[in-house]
Amino acid sequence: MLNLKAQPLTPEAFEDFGEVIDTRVAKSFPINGGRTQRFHDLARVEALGDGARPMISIFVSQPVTIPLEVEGLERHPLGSQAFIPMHGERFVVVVAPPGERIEPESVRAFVTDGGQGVNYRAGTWHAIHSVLDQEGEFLVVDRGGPGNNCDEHPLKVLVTLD
Ligand SMILES: NC(=O)N[C@@H](O)C(=O)O
Ligand code: NI
Repeated sequence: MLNLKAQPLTPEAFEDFGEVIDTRVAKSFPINGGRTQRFHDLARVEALGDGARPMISIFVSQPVTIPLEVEGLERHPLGSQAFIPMHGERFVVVVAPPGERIEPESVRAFVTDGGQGVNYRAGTWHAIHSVLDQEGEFLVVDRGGPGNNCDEHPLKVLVTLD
């Protein structure tokens, strides 16, 4: 069993796994005559393989308890997957770099601050969506289309918070 204390999520710490989606640290420019600020191109949506397309879903998730017992990680080899909180919800992120095997020393745990979303790069191993505190509603952008897009890898991780 891996024991990990979740670290605060930062773009730098997450760069091997994908992007952090956060208007507070993103470049932006005015559009619509100045009525709108566009935070542009915050993450790359990947939808790979014949017949693939990006799709938008909404996840309403019940909160997890801490310490969080993770039984395994999963990956989506054919596409990215983004989770964006719709009401400032915090969530736990457990990730490992893409690859056929998961090296235990490469596994990382993060906790978001409510103002952050994540986009997992295609193939990034991750724990399933784990919202904290209360029921959460998340905008999810990932890949639709034929073929298997979810591989699972058993891995026991116990995640604590500060
Ligand atoms: N299965 C599903 O759509 N969600 C998972 O991929 C997840 O990362 O929560
Ligand atoms: Ni997933």
